[in-house]
Amino acid sequence: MPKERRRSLREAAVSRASPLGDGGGAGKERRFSTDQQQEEHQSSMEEEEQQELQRSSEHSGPGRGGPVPQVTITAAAADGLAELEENMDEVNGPLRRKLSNSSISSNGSSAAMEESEDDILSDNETKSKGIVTLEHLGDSGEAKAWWKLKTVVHWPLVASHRKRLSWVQLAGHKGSFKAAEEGTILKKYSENEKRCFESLRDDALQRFVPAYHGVVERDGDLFLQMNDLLVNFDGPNVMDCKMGVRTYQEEELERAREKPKLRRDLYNKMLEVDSEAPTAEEQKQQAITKPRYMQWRESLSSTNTLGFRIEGVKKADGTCHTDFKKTRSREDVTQVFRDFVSENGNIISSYIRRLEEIRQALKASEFFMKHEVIGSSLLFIHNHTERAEVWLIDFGKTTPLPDGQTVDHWSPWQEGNREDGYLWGLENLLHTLTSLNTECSPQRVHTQRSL
Ligand SMILES: Nc1ncnc2c1ncn2[C@@H]1O[C@H](COP(=O)(O)OP(=O)(O)OP(=O)(O)O)[C@@H](O)[C@H]1O
Ligand SMILES: O=P(O)(O)O[C@@H]1[C@H](O)[C@H](O)[C@@H](OP(=O)(O)O)[C@H](OP(=O)(O)O)[C@H]1O
Repeated sequence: MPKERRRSLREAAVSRASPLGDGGGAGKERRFSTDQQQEEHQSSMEEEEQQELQRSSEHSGPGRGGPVPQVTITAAAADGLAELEENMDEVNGPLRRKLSNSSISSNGSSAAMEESEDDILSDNETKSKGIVTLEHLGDSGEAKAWWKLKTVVHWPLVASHRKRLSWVQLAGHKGSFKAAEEGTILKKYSENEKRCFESLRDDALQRFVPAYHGVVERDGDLFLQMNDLLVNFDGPNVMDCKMGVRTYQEEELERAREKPKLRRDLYNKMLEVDSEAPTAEEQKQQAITKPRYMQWRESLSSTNTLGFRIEGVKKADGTCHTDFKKTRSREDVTQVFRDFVSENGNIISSYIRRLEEIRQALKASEFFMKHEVIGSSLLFIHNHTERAEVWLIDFGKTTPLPDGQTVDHWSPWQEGNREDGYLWGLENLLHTLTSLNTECSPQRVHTQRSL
């Protein structure tokens, strides 16, 4: 990648950075003027956590109790450090994996892989932080050929469709999405996600996932084409909730155990949030493994305690927050939802109805029963007309279970059982919204009276 392009990516990343730092609570930074205030806050947090644990036991499921399998790197394994530089393929992880999986150009060479090799940016530059500009690939003005590899629909690009699309990407890696024909988007190809979309075609869940239009190739890269869920919304408010008590696959844990890879970028991300978090050993290594980072992220956020976590929120007023790493307690999560729906009871009721339909479909879904669902999100979208929808997205880390094995998505996870706590998280999400609805119902009465 040319230096100028790299520099402009960096500048773009800086200008897009969220206005809030990685603070505590509901995406806000908490500051204390005295140690006493901090201690008082700490003890009230501890009380809150205690209450939270009690409440969680009402909806007991995975996430609590049992020991979390660890990947520990000792000084003896410090060979890994020597591997650190070699392991830059892990630094930009999935983006590069997806490219290397897929992006074989028609002449057989791996052009995109070569591009990605040169595309080692710091983490902040690879993560999407909200409003992005989606560009059409090969947007040179000359109509190059588009072709479907699977679903044979030929849609030549017309000029009006080539315009850049201002779009919302609340999670994932920058550059994963491209604009496509009206009403659709392209996501970087992953074999796994493609298989999921194909299996979902005849499944009870199909009407809750973006319509899938097959694989397309553009300029030597492969993409999955799907409906843009924002297209029917004028001024959408969008929230991404990552579901489940676990955000890494069992397979990733095994791989990390067999061949631990140390990552300095994840160590630095950890430091940014909590300088006390790395152990003495990790401080010496200045690096940590990915499972260690992911487990730490899960325990810091509501993933372990509630079975879901908020990844990002974009509101119609243009504000966009992706700094919810420490949003953990039910109160903090509720506060983010309260603000997201502007305390509108009608919108909350619509979300609850849709989530109940999703719960029913999940329970009926053969796909769901036979897959470990990791890192998948529920995307909440509403606007001023009170239109409100929830969709299942991101199946990049959703994997089929061995023949004959099933999961209930509720039982506690123990390594080997592949449970992910998705349904338990959904129950907690519904519980959160239902309490908020009770609180916001006066507004609903008020709204109805004033109509
Ligand atoms: N079909 C869609 N319509 C509208 N927005 C979408 C759609 N799919 C994804 N998004 C947006 O893009 C973001 C990232 O999506 P997704 O999680 O699929 O990407 P990813 O690169 O696989 O993420 P990760 O690296 O976390 O697995 C979502 O938070 C959402 O804002
Ligand atoms: O949210 P954070 O704190 O920025 O951390 C990232 C997040 O957990 C992503 O889910 C993960 O990608 P995958 O889910 O695709 O593994 C990514 O791994 P990566 O750095 O290897 O891309 C992490 O860095």
